[in-house]
Amino acid sequence: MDILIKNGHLIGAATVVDGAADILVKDGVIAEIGKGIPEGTQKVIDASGKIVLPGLVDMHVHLREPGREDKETVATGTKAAVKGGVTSVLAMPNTTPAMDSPERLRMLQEIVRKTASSHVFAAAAITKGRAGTELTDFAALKAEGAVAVTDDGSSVDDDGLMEEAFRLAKKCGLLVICHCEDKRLSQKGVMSLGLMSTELGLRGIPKEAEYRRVERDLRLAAGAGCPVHIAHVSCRESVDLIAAAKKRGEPVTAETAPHYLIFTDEALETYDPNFKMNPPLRTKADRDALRQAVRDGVIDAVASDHAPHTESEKDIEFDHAEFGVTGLETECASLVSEFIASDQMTWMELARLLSSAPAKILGIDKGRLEAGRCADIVIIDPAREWVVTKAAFASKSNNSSFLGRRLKGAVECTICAGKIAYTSKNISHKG
Ligand SMILES: NC(=O)N[C@@H](CC(=O)O)C(=O)O
Ligand SMILES: [Zn+2]
Ligand SMILES: [Zn+2]
Repeated sequence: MDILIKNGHLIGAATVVDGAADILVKDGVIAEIGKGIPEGTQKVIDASGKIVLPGLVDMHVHLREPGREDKETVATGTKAAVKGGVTSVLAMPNTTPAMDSPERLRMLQEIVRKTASSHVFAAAAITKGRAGTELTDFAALKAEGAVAVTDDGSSVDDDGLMEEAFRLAKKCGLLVICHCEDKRLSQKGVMSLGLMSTELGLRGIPKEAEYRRVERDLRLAAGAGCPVHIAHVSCRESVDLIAAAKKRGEPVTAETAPHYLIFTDEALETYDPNFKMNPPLRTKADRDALRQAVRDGVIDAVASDHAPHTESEKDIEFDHAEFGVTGLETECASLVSEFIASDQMTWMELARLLSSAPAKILGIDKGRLEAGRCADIVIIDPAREWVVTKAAFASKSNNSSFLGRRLKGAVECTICAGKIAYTSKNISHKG
């Protein structure tokens, strides 16, 4: 079915168009971008007053399948994605079993082919079983379609093994994504170490657990000349290390998540496990440093680190709750509410952080509205407000930091590979 999106305010289009313009989608591809494209037999979507962006690319998503289908599946996770305007996700390999062999990647791709509503790119594990002792076969994983390697959920402790991983990744042309955590320092901590953890009587995780590992991984990556991407940056010291590495011209990129840009450890006052994640929420000074790093380009991308957990793992005493929060359905709206609505961010910047930058980091052909490209498009009402409720989630899990919050900026329609993957009731379709 062909689709004509009429009169939207286009952001991130290859051809510069002033004011409202149209996009014609044909056979899954963007056929034409311009003004006054005549209506024919296509389905027509009225996007007047709406923002039209390239489909969002979320480079840090836990889909949980195979193994933990009680938390999320490829089907539900990608439904959540398109509901949040995300048309491409990078699936993290900490599934059960871990994505550590070509056979397992093939199995995932088969599930994706049968059940996914969005594009799914795969990250494979650095070590077998993510156990940190034996490297996986990078060349074979790359040949099977993996776009990155990471042991996300943990860090490879062995310096020598990690050095070898960077050397091999460089040789194979694979991006290494680093979850930076020294478990000897984070130990049994449940929130950031500081005034708040003392006040609340909770075990703290020192920032050193993160930034010392950032320092090591940057050093080893530079030694191998291998591109490295630092996942979920949460503190100022990590920002400073990444800034310095970039200044030296090293191939370094970094992401943070909306929760680190919006909340601080003060959110833990109520002992709400929906603010418990790894790395933990830090202080206002860290949050402000992250905001500045996003503005300066030291942090390249924003990703959700969508980490679904069941109610029985999350809706329990803080100490025992799992680490992680969902984010696919709120990431765009949370940034719109927090930054665009207050003129601290432009739509162009949002499109870069949530779409073109992650696409570029992953080396995938996404993140731009251009004739001839796969039609991945999201239509957003910048003014519509909505309240985050459990009932409305497409995700199987409800562990969102934004529950009960009113957000501004609503995804009205998501087109993935030329098909309408999600639409709200608030946008008019004809034909
Ligand atoms: N971020 C989290 O708190 N949890 C993630 C793991 C991870 O991203 O390190 C998970 O898989 O649940
Ligand atoms: Zn992680
Ligand atoms: Zn993660």
